[in-house]
Amino acid sequence: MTQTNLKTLLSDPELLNPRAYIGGDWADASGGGTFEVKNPARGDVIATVADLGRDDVARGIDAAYEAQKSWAKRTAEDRGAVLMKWHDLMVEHADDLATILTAEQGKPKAEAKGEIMYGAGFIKWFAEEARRVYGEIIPGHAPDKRIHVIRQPVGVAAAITPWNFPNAMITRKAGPALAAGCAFVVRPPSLTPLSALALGVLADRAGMPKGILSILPSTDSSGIGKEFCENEKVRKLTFTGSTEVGRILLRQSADQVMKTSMELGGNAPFLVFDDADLDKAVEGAIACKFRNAGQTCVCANRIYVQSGVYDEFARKLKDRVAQMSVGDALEGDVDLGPLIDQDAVEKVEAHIADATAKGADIIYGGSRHEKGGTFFQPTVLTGATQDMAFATEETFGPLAPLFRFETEDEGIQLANDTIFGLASYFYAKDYSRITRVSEALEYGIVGVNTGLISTPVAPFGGVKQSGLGREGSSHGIDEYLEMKYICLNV
Ligand SMILES: NC(=O)C1=CN([C@@H]2O[C@H](COP(=O)(O)OP(=O)(O)OC[C@H]3O[C@@H](n4cnc5c(N)ncnc54)[C@H](OP(=O)(O)O)[C@@H]3O)[C@@H](O)[C@H]2O)C=CC1
Ligand SMILES: O=C(O)[C@H](O)CS(=O)(=O)O
Repeated sequence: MTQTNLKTLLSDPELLNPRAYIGGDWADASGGGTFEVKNPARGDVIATVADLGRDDVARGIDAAYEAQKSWAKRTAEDRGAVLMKWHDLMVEHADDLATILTAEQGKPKAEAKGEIMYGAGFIKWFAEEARRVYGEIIPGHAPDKRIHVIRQPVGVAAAITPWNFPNAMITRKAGPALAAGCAFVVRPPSLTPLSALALGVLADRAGMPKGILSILPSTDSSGIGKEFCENEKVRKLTFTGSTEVGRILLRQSADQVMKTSMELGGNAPFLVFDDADLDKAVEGAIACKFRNAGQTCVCANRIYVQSGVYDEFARKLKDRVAQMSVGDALEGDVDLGPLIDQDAVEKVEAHIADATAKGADIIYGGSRHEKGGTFFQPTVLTGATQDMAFATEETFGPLAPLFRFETEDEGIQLANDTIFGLASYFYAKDYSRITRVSEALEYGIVGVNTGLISTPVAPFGGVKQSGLGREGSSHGIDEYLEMKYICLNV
């Protein structure tokens, strides 16, 4: 097994920090616990990180509660200036941050660098949005009444994030929370905590006031989740991850009637109509399906192709997938890195076995990659049908099942046949069709003639069981604000 000496790969080795960031201080777990972080491409241990208990996390929440009021009293411009400094440091250290991200998560370096810039984009966007938290003056309901409406920070915001975007899923929450005047505590995923801790190093250097930010690694995901939901000093919970865990957190946070944001699972349809530009549709499918080896909640999970272009699209897609390289992104440029763990590999295998047992054909890939470990071949299936597992379950891997449909109405009906509603995509040229289909798809996000929709400037989020609330855009800061109506008797 190749050993990853991560510090030697960094220009600034201080960014690899295994200690917890509690209330602005670097600390070990009070119980002395630690856990190992592995490189999914090689299976070797790249760091041993502080494993916090609920008592340590409670200290971070206490520090946040104490520091938040003075942070909120600072001007929006002042808070924005600290965030912009943090952004600038992320950009300055983007290569190192990308190396750390690839080492712990496995994605190709180009994608990791893209995530770092995407993540920094949220900090910049909300540094600017801080000064646009406007209020209202409403004409009074009586001659002696004046109505003022102001928007104030919720208080302490707690975040739980997933392993597939270890940088951007934190900044997508920390940016608006801190810009609004909240304090922010986050438990990063136990598989990929290093990117989060590196953000803590840079926050320190940016002059983030003590207590305002805590990064709290722990393998006790359930216990820390309960602390976030039960601690009365926490007034906001924001979560990105599976719908299954989102349901647990919603139940737990209900006791405190906590303000929540939920970015949950998806099952994205990708429709190709007979008037589509097939070459562009193939490129869109490649970008959408195989980004992060298919491990994103906005990846195409079901590809529906209208009958008249089905065979040509399948051939083109197969030929394009055959050009994709698979490998260890720390050793060179690759198109696909490893899956995060063996469970992920087994889920892809189960979906392929289920589909072929029900009549699907493998036209490319279909098996673990010869590199072993958690590497998997990019895979294309034809003959997919709605009774197959991936029609209702998210594969979260490099598997592209092609379904056939006849009419526009049938395509829309099949695309909407899911409890999820996060992202959807379609390729067509006819303007009327584009309008009809965009309006008919029951999703929070619709990509038209594009397979990539992620940007800080747009409202990202799902409907149905894909979540609650929006992240990014001017709407994203609303999740961290409370509206107050002041009735003045004059
Ligand atoms: N809508 C969106 O934007 C996104 C959705 N997802 C969805 O998440 C799934 C894949 O990501 P994955 O990380 O496996 O999702 P999980 O929901 O399993 O984990 C997400 C985070 O929640 C933590 N967690 C797990 N169980 C609990 C619990 N009982 N209480 C509190 N926290 C808990 C995990 O901790 P630990 O580290 O210990 O596992 C991790 O940090 C897919 O379904 C994908 O669609 C993923 C990313 C973005
Ligand atoms: O921002 C994105 O591209 C998605 O949020 C990625 S994921 O973490 O939601 O899957």
